[in-house]
Amino acid sequence: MTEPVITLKDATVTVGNQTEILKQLNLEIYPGDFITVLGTNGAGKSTLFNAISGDLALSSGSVYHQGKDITNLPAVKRTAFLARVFQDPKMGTAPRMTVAENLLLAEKRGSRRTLRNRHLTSQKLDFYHEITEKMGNNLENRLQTAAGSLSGGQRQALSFLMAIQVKPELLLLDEHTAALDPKTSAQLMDATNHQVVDNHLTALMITHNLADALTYGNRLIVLNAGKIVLDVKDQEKKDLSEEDLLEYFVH
Ligand SMILES: Nc1ncnc2c1ncn2[C@@H]1O[C@H](COP(=O)(O)OP(=O)(O)OP(=O)(O)O)[C@@H](O)[C@H]1O
Repeated sequence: MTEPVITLKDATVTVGNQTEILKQLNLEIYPGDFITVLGTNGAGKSTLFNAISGDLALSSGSVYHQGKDITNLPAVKRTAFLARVFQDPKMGTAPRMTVAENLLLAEKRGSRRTLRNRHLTSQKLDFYHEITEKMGNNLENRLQTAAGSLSGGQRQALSFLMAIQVKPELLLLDEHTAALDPKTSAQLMDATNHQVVDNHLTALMITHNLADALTYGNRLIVLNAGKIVLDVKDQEKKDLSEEDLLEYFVH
């Protein structure tokens, strides 16, 4: 049987005076899963991502990577196999470096980020042109522009490309289109979907957009009060409507 990329077993995160913000959560993420993650504000979606990335320690329970216990593995070591894109376009890119330099920097995910001994050859620039063009928002014509001068949509597209430059075993998309205007958001969502499908990526995507959660991915989970209250895939997911989903949004 295929081994899950990541397994959470009875994962519990407790903060402050014993408030459980993730409650004995069980989740198996299989290779090729594209899981959309829904839930009300405060349901625990970002906490779930932080538990997977190692940014928040579990109070009890375990995290496994390819069957190996990584519960105590620090976040920095987990970047060897996972990448994350955040909501804020300012995160994930170096603002004073050009788009091409940022892409060059991303070529060695998991190791020290430095440009020493790495050079922008014409082959690399051609390759960057090719990959940025696929994002469909003119990023390919801004390779020599400082990342800080890009539009929000272009900067998120760059963050996304940097996250997948070295194919991660798991990609965490943390509302990565939420800070963009509706048209730009839809455009980036479409490009994201193509990239995930074409590159056979395994991904989790937090969204508050019910239509996106239903349209994209093969699997959908809903979190409520630190627990998964719905986990559906394939045909069962396709059969869901927005009205069905709203029933799981209980405060
Ligand atoms: N480090 C922390 N310390 C204390 N409380 C926290 C911490 N991280 C999260 N929380 C609380 O845990 C709950 C879950 O937060 P989380 O950010 O995971 O929710 P979310 O589903 O991502 O919400 P949103 O949709 O608003 O981003 C919230 O009540 C939040 O205030």
